[in-house]
Amino acid sequence: MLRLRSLSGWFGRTRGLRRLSIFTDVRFQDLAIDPRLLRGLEVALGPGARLTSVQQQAILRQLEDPCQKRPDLLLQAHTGTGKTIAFLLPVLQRLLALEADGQVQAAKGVFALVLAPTRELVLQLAKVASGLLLYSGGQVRSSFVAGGFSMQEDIERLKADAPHILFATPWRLVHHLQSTPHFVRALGSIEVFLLDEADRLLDPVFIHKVDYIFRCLSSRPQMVLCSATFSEHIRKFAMRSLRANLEVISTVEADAAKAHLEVAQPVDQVLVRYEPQKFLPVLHALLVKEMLVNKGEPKRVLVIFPTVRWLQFFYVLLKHRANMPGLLALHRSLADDRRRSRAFRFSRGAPATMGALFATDVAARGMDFDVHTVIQVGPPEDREQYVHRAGRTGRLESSGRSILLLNPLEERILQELNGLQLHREEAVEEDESFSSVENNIHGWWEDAGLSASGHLFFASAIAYYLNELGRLRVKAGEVVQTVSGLLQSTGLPKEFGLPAIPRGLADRLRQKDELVAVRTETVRERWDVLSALTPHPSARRRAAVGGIWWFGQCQGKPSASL
Ligand SMILES: Nc1ncnc2c1ncn2[C@@H]1O[C@H](COP(=O)(O)OP(=O)(O)OP(=O)(O)O)[C@@H](O)[C@H]1O
Repeated sequence: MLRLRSLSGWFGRTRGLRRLSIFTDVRFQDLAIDPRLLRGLEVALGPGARLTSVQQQAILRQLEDPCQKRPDLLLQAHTGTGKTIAFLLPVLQRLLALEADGQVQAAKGVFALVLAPTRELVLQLAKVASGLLLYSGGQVRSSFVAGGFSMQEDIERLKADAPHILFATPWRLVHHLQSTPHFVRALGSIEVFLLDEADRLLDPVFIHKVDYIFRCLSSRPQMVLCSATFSEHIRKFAMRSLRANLEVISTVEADAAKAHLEVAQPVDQVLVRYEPQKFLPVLHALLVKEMLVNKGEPKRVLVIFPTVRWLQFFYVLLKHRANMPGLLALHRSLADDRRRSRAFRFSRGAPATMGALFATDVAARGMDFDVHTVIQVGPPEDREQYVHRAGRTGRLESSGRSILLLNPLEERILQELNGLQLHREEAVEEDESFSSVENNIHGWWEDAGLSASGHLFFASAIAYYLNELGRLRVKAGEVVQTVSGLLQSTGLPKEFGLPAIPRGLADRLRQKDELVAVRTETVRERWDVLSALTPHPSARRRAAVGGIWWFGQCQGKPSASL
């Protein structure tokens, strides 16, 4: 009873899904847009394409505005509703207008700078821009700098492209600003500074880099902040830091303070609970079911894992031992070219085949995937992360499913995520084909490579839960029990015991104030797992953004720049 009461708050009261059209009646050809840009739009979106509501509000507003000093802009709309074109088109239109007046010259440097948090997103944005500029005759150009290419490759690309609009990840751009001669000068003429996934770029992981870049600009540009989510904290920070005449364009209803309403409307959001010992059968059953929904028509699935090691272990088991077809992995440890090609294989426009992409959060934001179902393994870090992960499906009014997969340990975290309400809970039956999977993967622990991968998964999952101890409010012993269950879901016999955990991790467990020793037998050695009774406050993303010099006044360039 207690359990039911605590869970009931997770399910939205809405019965059925609201389906409101995101499209307006306005067509791109009705706008005063450069014909070259219109042709690019026609190729990208098809002839006679209508604007989505965020595009109508953002594009019309900016096309109408004749003044040179444009106000800062905060743009918020649901995932998959066309924000990219909403913020790119006005910039490209301005550039083409300047070009028509003979004012755009390569020597003047970059006119617009667009930052995005991941290299995949930077490449995706750069591709959209070059598609729209297809008929500009090379007069207005775009380029990018991002990880995955050498610094020298970046420099050569920039020399060849001489871009007016530059897409970049903050880390790589700062690297160039600090080490590539004349790079700061190339950014001297920036008039528009755009942050895609702005709330992510303003969180503690990126804000120092963004701040550094901002201080390298010689004059204050127009700032455009764009995202599907702006937490109250980030919104207040942006309001304080942007110009007083800031314009806010938001198509997210005021009552959508609840995360499930911030996800695109056609997404069916469900919760699946599992016991750790059933993790693999449940994951397998979900994959089989979700890849074959709609009368056997093949569909694509995105599975988001909490850690790379977790992902890799189950990926190798299912793909290479169980020979499950169509699986691909995408994470930061992949070789650069593979990382690029895998993101592309699941993107919109790529040939449709059945399959599942096992990814970490590198795929959670901004990526324009063509997937029907998103499975989130474990709880999101916050409501915003939930919205972005779920938003990889249900794009542009297409239907989709978002499944949150939780074990009992993780359920407690959800209670912290106020307003995260899902449509319903679903039970998952083991798929009958799992017995053959079980046969195929049996004995994986005797394979040296897989055994090493299993060890790494075990340690990484413990470390992951350990970081969340404050939110979980459990003893470290329960963490070890849960992770052992996950491992045993692969058929690992109990008599084999558990892998040893690395010394550093064991030390972290021991560092807790009150310790209880739990003795466990392992394959290779005996080891002690120490469970802590003291909650560990997880402060990572809650760290205050304040105290950063930012966006206010420009007080010269940082000394580290050239
Ligand atoms: N007016 C339109 N008509 C048809 N298709 C469109 C239109 N605008 C955008 N699209 C397509 O919709 C898809 C989603 O657009 P986009 O990636 O810009 O969404 P988004 O709002 O930025 O999502 P996210 O918040 O996840 O980043 C893309 O494939 C894009 O080409």
